[in-house]
Amino acid sequence: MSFLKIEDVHHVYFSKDSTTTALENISLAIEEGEFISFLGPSGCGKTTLLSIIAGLFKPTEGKVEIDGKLVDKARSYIGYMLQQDYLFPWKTIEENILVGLQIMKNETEQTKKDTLALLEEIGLKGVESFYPKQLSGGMRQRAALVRTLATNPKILLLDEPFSALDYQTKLKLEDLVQETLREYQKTALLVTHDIGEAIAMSDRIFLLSSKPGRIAKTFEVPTELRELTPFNVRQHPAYSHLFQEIWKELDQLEAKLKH
Ligand SMILES: Nc1ncnc2c1ncn2[C@@H]1O[C@H](COP(=O)(O)OP(=O)(O)OP(=O)(O)O)[C@@H](O)[C@H]1O
Repeated sequence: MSFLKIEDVHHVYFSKDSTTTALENISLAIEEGEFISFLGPSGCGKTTLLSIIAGLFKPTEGKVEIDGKLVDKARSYIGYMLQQDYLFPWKTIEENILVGLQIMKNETEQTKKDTLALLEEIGLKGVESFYPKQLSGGMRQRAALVRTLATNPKILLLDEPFSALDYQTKLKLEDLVQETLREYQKTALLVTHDIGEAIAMSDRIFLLSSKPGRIAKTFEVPTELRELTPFNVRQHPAYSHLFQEIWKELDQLEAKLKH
């Protein structure tokens, strides 16, 4: 049985004067510990799909199951990380990273110790009493990652978490996030517009077509790349080969939209 099962998901947005089919016939099976990326033209339904997997709303048709259980509302075992860090500006970093544990009424000596240890592991020791505005964008995203991992989610949904960062910070954070997720053997789904990032981080990549959003193609990232850090993946010849393959497919999907 697969860890995450998406079965015949179809989603339509209805408004007063328009109907938009955002997703059509989405069926996927993802194994525990896999790192998956979703790529596609703007508006192909990537965020809609992630929101449905997060249980933020129900699809018009179809269903999502995680670990054999139907996802019908937001659950604490689903971690969500977005482009913006959404740290509370009036709370210190320590207070921010403990918020999830408090909401779940699971703040014990041990969970607090583990969360602070994770903050140290991710290179943020010493900033516990700082406020978010005192940190750089990359540091804030690292703190947001600690907050997401603090509640020990079974699966992480990452909606363009690196896109607001400068290029160098983004590359460093990709390495750190992948190392951390591998260490804790988390299943992760990443939405990105960056082909390089998808190849560097993932085991598999799903390319979505637009209007309506469907799975157009699946790419397996070669095993030799999966053993490398995201930064080193980018130096490997197999990376350029896969980049070009995905680029061509994406280009064709975007060209179809113009006709
Ligand atoms: N709340 C909504 N009401 C109506 N239509 C919506 C709503 N949210 C999204 N849509 C439409 O559904 C389609 C998919 O949107 P979605 O945001 O999921 O795409 P996306 O691939 O994440 O886009 P982007 O890459 O630009 O962030 C688009 O055509 C969008 O206009």
